[in-house]
Amino acid sequence: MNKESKIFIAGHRGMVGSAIWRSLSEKGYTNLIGRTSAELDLRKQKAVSDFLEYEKIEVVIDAAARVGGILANNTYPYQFIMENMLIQNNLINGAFELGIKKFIFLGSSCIYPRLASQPLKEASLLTGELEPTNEWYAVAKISGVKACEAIRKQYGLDYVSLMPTNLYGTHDNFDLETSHVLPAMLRKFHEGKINGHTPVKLWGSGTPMREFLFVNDMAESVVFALENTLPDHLYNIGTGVDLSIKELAETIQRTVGHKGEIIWDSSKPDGTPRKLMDVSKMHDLGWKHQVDLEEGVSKTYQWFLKNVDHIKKVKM
Ligand SMILES: NC(=O)c1ccc[n+]([C@@H]2O[C@H](COP(=O)([O-])OP(=O)(O)OC[C@H]3O[C@@H](n4cnc5c(N)ncnc54)[C@H](OP(=O)(O)O)[C@@H]3O)[C@@H](O)[C@H]2O)c1
Ligand SMILES: C[C@@H]1O[C@H](OP(=O)(O)OP(=O)(O)OC[C@H]2O[C@@H](n3cnc4c(=O)[nH]c(N)nc43)[C@H](O)[C@@H]2O)[C@@H](O)[C@H](O)[C@@H]1O
Repeated sequence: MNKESKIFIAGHRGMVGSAIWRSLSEKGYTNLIGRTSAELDLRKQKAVSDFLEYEKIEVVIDAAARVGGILANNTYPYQFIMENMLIQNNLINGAFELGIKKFIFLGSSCIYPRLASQPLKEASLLTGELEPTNEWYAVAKISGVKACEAIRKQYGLDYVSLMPTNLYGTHDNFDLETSHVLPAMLRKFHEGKINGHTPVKLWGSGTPMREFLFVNDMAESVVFALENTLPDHLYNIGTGVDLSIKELAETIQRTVGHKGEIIWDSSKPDGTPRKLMDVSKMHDLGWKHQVDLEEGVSKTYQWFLKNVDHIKKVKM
């Protein structure tokens, strides 16, 4: 990839988009373009097409989406299906119609069936029923994967989909209603600690298994897909290692130094029992994560402490 290529990072202020931006800047890419949702609402088809054409964008990295944890997904199904379809359709079709040759689409591990055999292989797509707490978001993401696959199959363009496992890191959303589990736990244990080690209430049973990837590693996988023409259309991105939500809670409690009790709130959903990624396809091509969970949680907590007064809180 030419370092002067004009690359649009959709969602460049988000957790993933900002990590991609930092990584590409460090590697000497000089022509990165970003727009906030206030500047360019990606749900608006004409605005997106006009922007791509006017800016003469050469590559699109789609890290823009309506994103949230289990409760947000379960509470706002229409926003999760419709906003994501609008954003990705406008970007994918807008790019295709302008002849943009390279497109990197980010989906999610929840595209795979709830009870698919573990670890989840790319070939498990569309072989069974989805997890009900996030099927709306998953259907949108599946349609994005299929649109990119169709363009690749029919027109031979390098449109590729990366399916990240659960991500975390700097610039995450720490709002307790809309966030994912890892930032929620960091905040809850931190607040419990500074309030005198008060009990912390966590959701569900603690038994579901999850895999977590540090956002800088996710960004490196996008750079890898940018700099190489990958031979297939769909790749899982993760560590290939998972742990229970209870074990995650213990790890975060230790990192934060909270000494109080943990209460499990069974009125909140568990979600899918397990979604461990088979990452052998990306490993075979040469990408592998670098940051393990302990190190990533520690880095994220350090960032949280420095930014606690202005952390991101995404409202629906
Ligand atoms: N976080 C995870 O655990 C996880 C796991 C798997 C996959 N992913 C995928 O990774 C990608 C990035 O997620 P993230 O965690 O970085 O999310 P994030 O921090 O919430 O960032 C999403 C970005 O999308 C932008 N956006 C949303 N709606 C928009 C609209 N209508 N118009 C323009 N921009 C819009 C937002 O821009 P503004 O800030 O300007 O409003 C925001 O910066 C998404 O495709 C997501 O599905 C995330
Ligand atoms: C990566 C994303 O994963 C999402 O699924 P999913 O891992 O269940 O989403 P999370 O919200 O990260 O929740 C993971 C697990 O952590 C439990 N959990 C425990 N305490 C908390 C808490 O305080 N906050 C949160 N949020 N969870 C908590 C939650 O019940 C669930 O079993 C999907 O809904 C999205 O569509 C997307 O795919």
